[in-house]
This record gives sequence, C-alpha cells and structure tokens, in this order.
Amino acid sequence: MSDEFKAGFACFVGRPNVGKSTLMNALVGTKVAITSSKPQTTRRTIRGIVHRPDAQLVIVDTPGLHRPRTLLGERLDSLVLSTLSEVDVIGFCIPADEAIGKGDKFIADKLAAVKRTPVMAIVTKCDLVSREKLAEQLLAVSNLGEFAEIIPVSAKAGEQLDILSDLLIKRLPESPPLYVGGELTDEPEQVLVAELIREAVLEGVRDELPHSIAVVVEEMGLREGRDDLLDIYAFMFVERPSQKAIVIGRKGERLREVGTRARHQIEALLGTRVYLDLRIKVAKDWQRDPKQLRRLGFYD
Ligand SMILES: Nc1nc2c(ncn2[C@@H]2O[C@H](COP(=O)(O)OP(=O)(O)OP(=O)(O)O)[C@@H](O)[C@H]2O)c(=O)[nH]1
Repeated sequence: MSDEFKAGFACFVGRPNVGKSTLMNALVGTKVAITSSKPQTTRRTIRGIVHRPDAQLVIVDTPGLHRPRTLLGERLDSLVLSTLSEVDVIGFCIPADEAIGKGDKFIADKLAAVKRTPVMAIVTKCDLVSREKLAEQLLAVSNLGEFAEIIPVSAKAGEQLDILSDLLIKRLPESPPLYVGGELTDEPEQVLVAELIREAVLEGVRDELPHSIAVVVEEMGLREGRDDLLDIYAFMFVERPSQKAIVIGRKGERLREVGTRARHQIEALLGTRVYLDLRIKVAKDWQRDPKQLRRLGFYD
C-alpha cells in the first residue's frame, strides 16, 4: 500500500428529493440506498463505499434536512447534524431544475455553523436544464454561501461523477482503508431488506403515507435443509387502520404486488431466492411516540 492512500467519510445533505440517494448509488455503482420519487424516503444513515486503487470513500447518506415538525422530524435532524461534524467532507446537494428557496437557505445556515468540515456544493440533475439555466443556477449557488467547490453533476446521465469522486477524495485524510474485503456497504442485510420493502410499499401509495410507514425485518435465514431459499419475516407498521386498508388494497391486491416487487429487489440484492412473509400492524401514532420510535430503530 502506498503512503498516499486516502480514506474517509463524505456526507450528502440537502432538501428532500434533491437526488442524494441516486447520486450515492451512481458513485458506488450498486443499489444500496433506496430512492423514490416521494420526498423523505431515507431515514437511516446508510453508507456506500467507493473503492479505488488510491482511495476509499465512505459515503454516508442522510435524510433530507428540513424544519422539524414531529418528534420523528427532530430526531432526523439531530441525526443529520451529528453526522456532519464527524465526516471529512460535506456535499450540499441542490437541484439544477428548481429555484433556490427557503429550504436551501435554512440548510446553508446550518452548514455555515459546521466550521471544521469543508462543504462542496453539488448541483444535481443537470440533465434536466439547459446550459444557460445551469450557469444561472451555479451563480445563484455561489451566492448562497462559502463553498470549497461548486460542481454540477447528473447521476442519471453519469455526468461529472468521476470528477466529483476526485474532488471528494482530495479532501480525505491519508489513511489505510477503513473497510476491507470489498464490501460495498456496512449496513446489516436486514436493514437493507427492510428499506427495499419500504421502497416497494411507497411505489403505489398516496403522498401522505410515506411518513406513516416503517418496516422491520423480524427474522431472516436460509430455510432448513436448503442453501438456495431465504425466508424473510417482516412487519410493516402503519399508524391507523385506514392506512392499513390502503396498503392492503382491494382483496389484498396491492399488498400482493408490493410483496412481489420487494421480493424481486431483495433477490437481486442478495443473489438468492426469497420467500417473503410480510404482515401489517397498526402502531398508533408511532411517529410521535418515543417508545415506538425506539422499537422501530430510531434512537435518541
Ligand atoms: N433527471 C434526473 N433525475 C434525478 C437525478 N437524480 C435523482 N433524480 C430523481 O429525483 C428523485 C429524488 O431522488 P432521490 O435520490 O430519492 O432523492 P433524495 O435527495 O435522496 O431524497 P430523500 O431520500 O427524500 O432525502 C427521484 O425521482 C430520482 O429519480 C438526475 O441526475 N437526473
């Protein structure tokens, strides 16, 4: 190993839906964080790792930083802020196709308070705008705060991703690799599986449901006597019986579809056949109840 090997942590922040998860997936090259067209689907700090001959970049994905409204919201924000002070570089994601608004300013203010960590502004979704619009957005971003770099990228079109990796890696300290064995993520498989199930649920439901759904994998293991079939027992939590009805659908149709979609995703991730037992439970107002939050994995 040469002396100059670099390794460290980067973290992407930004309003919900600005493309953080998609960008991380594109950099890592494998689907490790879930993405969805609905805001606020990422609740955990999932790490993806970019392995290069000269460096190892560990990317911490965060929930969209936003003004807290519920207890869950507050906890998400404290998670984000504690993450920020522990990383080597922060990527502040701002979409190219939306005017800079209050939400971005709110985050820029928070970032200005994180003194020690360099902040790079990443203008995402460049494929959606013309060159002129992009130039205007870059200028607007430069007026938003003091940034170590401002870089436009498109995760979808694969534009400027290598340059972004280079710039992020430049900010990492010299260090031996932090993860060995070539794994792309250090999230336990059960958490990834639960996230894939939640993604499948979110595909078909109304806009107000995302915040009300949590998924927990209770048990996961190879079926006895088989090395090609994985049994997964999972619970999906909703807040109210009416939401349960929406998720189940007419004659259970939606739930069946969700199960099939999730199963395919899990099979693709783990490379094995999967039997998925997915049940729904109503956990009344779990977002506002500290005990329930802890049970679902959201700690203080
Ligand atoms: N055209 C285009 N769309 C993109 C690009 N990156 C992300 N998107 C879309 O933007 C939406 C949001 O992307 P996500 O990656 O889930 O956003 P996020 O910031 O992680 O969202 P939260 O998890 O809610 O914080 C999805 O519909 C993506 O397909 C891009 O480079 N180009």
